[in-house]
Amino acid sequence: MEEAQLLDGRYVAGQIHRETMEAVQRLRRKGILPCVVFIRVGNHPPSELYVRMKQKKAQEVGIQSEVISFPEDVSQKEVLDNLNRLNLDPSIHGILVQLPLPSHLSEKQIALAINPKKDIDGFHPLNLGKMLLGEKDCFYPCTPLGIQELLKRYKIEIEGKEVVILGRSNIVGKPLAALFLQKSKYANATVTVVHSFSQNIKEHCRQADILIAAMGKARFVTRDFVKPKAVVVDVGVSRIADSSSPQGYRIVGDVDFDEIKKIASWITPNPGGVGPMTIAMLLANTVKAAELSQP
Ligand SMILES: NC(=O)C1=CN([C@@H]2O[C@H](COP(=O)(O)OP(=O)(O)OC[C@H]3O[C@@H](n4cnc5c(N)ncnc54)[C@H](OP(=O)(O)O)[C@@H]3O)[C@@H](O)[C@H]2O)C=CC1
Ligand SMILES: Nc1nc(=O)c2c([nH]1)NC[C@@H]1CN(c3ccc(C(=O)N[C@@H](CCC(=O)O)C(=O)O)cc3)C=[N+]21
Ligand SMILES: [Mg+2]
Repeated sequence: MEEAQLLDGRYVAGQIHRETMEAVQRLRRKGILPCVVFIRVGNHPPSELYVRMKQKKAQEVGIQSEVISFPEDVSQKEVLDNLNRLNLDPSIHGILVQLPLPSHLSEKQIALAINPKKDIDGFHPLNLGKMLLGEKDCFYPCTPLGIQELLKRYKIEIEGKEVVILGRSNIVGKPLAALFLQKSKYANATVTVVHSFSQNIKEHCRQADILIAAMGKARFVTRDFVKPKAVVVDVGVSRIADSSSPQGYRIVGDVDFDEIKKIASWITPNPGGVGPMTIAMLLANTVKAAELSQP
């Protein structure tokens, strides 16, 4: 039997970064220098890595960036005061507060405190509400947007398909369901969302033309969850200790890639699938914020 084709997120993200770079050059000719600020709290090695990756890509496409690192015990007030300052600074177009945050900080309050026009993550309730309504002058969360864009660039039809999403978080599962439900060409799907209270998860998954796993459970999706010729997207990131790797760990997705590639029609590698797309959409959103910032 033929093997699944790869939805190569690293490759498509590279294309998007080149488009973003051109948009940055157009803005620079108008005297606008796109600038993003990343805020990080505490010592959390994966977050430090992700912020470094975002910064490196920003630099490659010509977007200015700055990182503010707070100690683990920073107060809510200190973070909010800084957000207020950045909200008012016209030279800053995008603000991202890297998650997760220590438990004494309120993610909800912090998302609310970011100027919605600078909320490149699309986590502010105003942006989430606008997305639900299908409006365009706002920011959509980067991982859902990246998944939609990846499928679009491989000309994978979403319209009329059975899409099953594993996971209902506010940053991946829920906004992805809203996006694929939209009345538009790259959506119009029939969407099912399953979570830890769901029954018959396997049976739901087997119905999927497009199966998207965003649980953070290593290799949860095995062969018996997947309909032959389905499209399978693996969002999950689990770090598994691995002494043979230079970092001492390796990344394992929610999907048993080696098994599923034998039955799916398309599959994302992981790493190299959804992750790079998330970063590409983040920088695309930063350029959008800079464009919309003009009077
Ligand atoms: N590549 C990328 O760009 C990104 C990757 N990620 C990764 O994706 C994964 C998901 O992230 P995020 O959405 O923030 O995670 P959360 O932990 O916030 O959400 C996980 C979701 O999966 C559900 N779930 C967990 N275990 C099960 C189970 N055994 N059966 C059914 N449902 C289950 C949970 O259900 P319930 O709601 O009932 O608890 C929850 O809805 C993580 O591994 C994360 O690292 C996240 C963002 C971006
Ligand atoms: N405010 C905020 N916005 C986010 O968008 C956000 C966040 N907080 N917190 C954490 C999650 C996770 N996330 C990833 C982005 C890129 C990769 C990525 O590029 N991963 C590489 C592998 C990198 C590695 O080696 O670990 C890949 O998939 O190929 C992964 C995960 C964004 N998140
Ligand atoms: Mg989470």
